[in-house]
Parts: sequence; structure tokens; C-alpha cells
Amino acid sequence: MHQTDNDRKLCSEADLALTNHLAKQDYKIIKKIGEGTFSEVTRVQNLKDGKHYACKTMKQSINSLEQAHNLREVQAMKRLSLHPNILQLHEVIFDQDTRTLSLICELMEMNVYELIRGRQYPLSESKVKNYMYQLCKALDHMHSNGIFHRDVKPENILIKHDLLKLADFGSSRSVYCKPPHTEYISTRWYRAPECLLTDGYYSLKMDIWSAGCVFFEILSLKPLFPGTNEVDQVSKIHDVLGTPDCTVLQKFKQSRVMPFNFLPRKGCGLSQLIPRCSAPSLSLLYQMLAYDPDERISPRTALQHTCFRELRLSERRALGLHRTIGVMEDSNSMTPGSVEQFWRNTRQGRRQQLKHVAEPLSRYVLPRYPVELPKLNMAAPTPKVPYPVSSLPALEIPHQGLLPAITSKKCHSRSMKPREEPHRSTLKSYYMPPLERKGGGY
Ligand SMILES: Nc1ncnc2c1ncn2[C@@H]1O[C@H](COP(=O)(O)OP(=O)(O)OP(=O)(O)O)[C@@H](O)[C@H]1O
Repeated sequence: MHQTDNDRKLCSEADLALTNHLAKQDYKIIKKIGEGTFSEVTRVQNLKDGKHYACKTMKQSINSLEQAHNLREVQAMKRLSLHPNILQLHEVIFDQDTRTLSLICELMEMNVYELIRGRQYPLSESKVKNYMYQLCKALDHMHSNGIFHRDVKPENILIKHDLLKLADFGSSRSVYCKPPHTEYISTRWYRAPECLLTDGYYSLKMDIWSAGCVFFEILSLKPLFPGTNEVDQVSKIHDVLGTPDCTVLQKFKQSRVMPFNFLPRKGCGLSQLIPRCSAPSLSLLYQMLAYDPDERISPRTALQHTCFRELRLSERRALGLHRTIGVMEDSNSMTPGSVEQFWRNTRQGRRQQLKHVAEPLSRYVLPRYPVELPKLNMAAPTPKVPYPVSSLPALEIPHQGLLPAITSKKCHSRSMKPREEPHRSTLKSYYMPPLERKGGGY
């Protein structure tokens, strides 16, 4: 959740009560910089080296350091660490007296919602593409390490100058956890069709849908699908993209108890909402917002899209490895109108080709990764409470190697609350996300 301007004040007494235990450690609280459903974030200074960090203090009490290290968020951050587009965890602090857990992370400047809020003029498309390229890298890194985020939204994407980092891994999950997922996830406006229309039969492709919504929002400064409830959310998607072909709906229906039906309708299309958008960006946006998760582009393929050609080239130049890129660059010569037409034609074409009987979605969403994952290299909890992450054994995991399930305890039914994170799991499982955006609301 984003913070309001009023939040950018020095810590009140209440804030200090929450974060007081830090005084026992080596950090000085500077000011509150953000608040989410599950935490409060303050800017702190390390008294030893003088460096500034963000301290995310959990509202949920924790019983032990071991429990802290078993939290999804901590596990995910440790496993994903050392990627330039993933927020780095510096230290884990557990206060035994108050049972409070704080994550000391690198400090960023603002979140993407704050970047676009109140802007009169859009950001340049090249800047937006630069951010999206980094977001796709973050998602590719997550997915290839066996984790999906499940709450990609502007507030969880942090920036510092031109650098982007994905944050808030509290909703993340192992891609090896078989659907149906029972928790209530993802913020409504960024929720993929399979999350809205099935009973938990979604997987890692939901992240790229959310990233597509963010792409549009940074380009246009407006949310793409600002649904007021789940039904309206689906309707807002159909307003723009139209209803999907019946094979897709049939697939979703097989993973849903409650029946649903939609009158076929044609959407207005994306190009009229962002008329200045270039053809390559529009083409990528359509692929990220493919209704069917099986048709949706993966972050890795997205990174190879024409849209990012210049970025790839300058990256290679920077590495001194400038080579000719021989990938399909066709859409460079297309106009936004022809992209729109091309998209509609492919959908028509697919409709005629898809003659096979739709299988339940569960058959489709299983990731193409190895099934068994190694355990995270967890150091045994020590009596020393501050836990510098840098002192942990390196968590280097080869891309296609054996990857750990975050923990098997995570795949619980509603009646079995995961012990290691009762608060987040309770909130996310049983209530609609109470996230309200100022002047709108998810
Ligand atoms: N490392 C950081 N540097 C700067 N600001 C940060 C940092 N981490 C978090 N924030 C700010 O704090 C806000 C809340 O953080 P975060 O999303 O991690 O909390 P949460 O309780 O998990 O939120 P949610 O309600 O989305 O689950 C972010 O939107 C961001 O504005």
C-alpha cells in the first residue's frame, strides 16, 4: 500500500512504539516512509556504518527467529537475493521481548504509484520501457527460481533514479505448489482472469498479467481495469479486450464450481486508450494481457520482444558484447492500428484452429520446471538476534537446477492456517484485501 504525504512525517509516538525495539539494535529511526497491510516501513540509519536503510517492521508478532526465517517473505528474499531488480534484504532483526520482526532492506526512493501519482504529463515511452524491461527481468528471475509473486502492483515496485526493484514478497509462493490455491491473492485491479474466474487454478503467468496492467498504467497514468468489485473487474477487462473465445472460458469453467456466462462482446481495444503508444509496445502489452494464461507471454520471452531491442543493444554495448540481434523485429515497421488488427486476426484464427476439447486448467498451469526443489540453505537460528543476510551461505541456485519449495507447509487448506505466518495468511485468505488507494480504491 502506498503512503500518503502525511505519512512522510517524523515517527509519531505510536510509530515509535512499533519500532522502538530497533533502538536496542544498531539502527536509528529517521522517519516513516510507508505502510502496508502487514507492515510499517521506516527509514533508518545504521549507527555503525552511517548508511541508510528501509526497515519493514511486521505488524504480526513472531514467536522465534526460526519462525521469522521460515516466513515466505524472508525465504523468498533470501532465495532471490543478489539480483539487481529484486529488493535486497540486508538483515533480519527479531526482538524477543516484543516479538517483533524487522527486515532491514536497501532503501529506495519511491514506489511506482508515487512516481505517476499527480503527474500531468506522461513519462517518455523509453523511460517506461526501461522500467518494464527491469520488471520483466525481476519476474524472470523469480519464476526461474521457482517462486511467483502474486501481488505485482505499482505500490510493490520500487524505484531509485532509473533503477527498478520488485518488493513485497509476502504473497509469494512456490510454483511447485499445485493448484487450487486457497488464499485470496493479488490486488483486484491487477488480478488476472484465471484468478477471477477459477477456484484458485492460477500459476506464475498471473504475474505477467499484473505487470501488463502496470505497463499500461505507467504509460497512461491511469489504471487499466479499475474494477469496483470482482464482477465489475471482469466486466472492465471485457470492455477493453472483449470476451475471450469459448475454449478459454470452457477451460476456466472446468476449474470453477459457480457457473458463469458472458454475452460475447468486442472490446474497444488498447490502442484507443493509449493512442501515442508505439506499435512494439502495444504488441508486447497485448501479449502480456492475453486472456488465456497459456497464450500469455512469459517474462523471459518478453525480454526478447522487439519493444526492448534498444535496451538489449545498449546493454550489450555496455558489456562490450555488441552483436547483431537477429530476432524477429517485424513489429518495428507496424503501426498501432495494424498491431490491433493483427491481434484481432490471430484471435480469430486461433478460434478456428482450437478444435481440441478443453482440458481442466490444472493441466495447463503446471510449470515447466523440475518438480523437486532443494531446501533453502537455512542457517540454524542463533541466539544472536540481528541476522546479517550477507553472512548467510550463498543461495546460488542454477536456473534449471533443483529448486526449493518455499516450504511444504504453505499448501494449506483454509481450515489449516500455516503456522509460520498466521497474520498475512489470515488476512489474505479470509478477507478481501482491505487496500484502498486514495481517490479510488482497488
Ligand atoms: N526498501 C524500501 N525503500 C523505500 N520504500 C519502501 C521500501 N520498502 C517498502 N517501502 C514503502 O512501503 C510501502 C509498503 O511496503 P510493503 O508493500 O513491503 O508492505 P506490506 O505491508 O507488505 O504491503 P501490502 O499491503 O502491499 O501487502 C511500499 O509501497 C513502499 O512505498
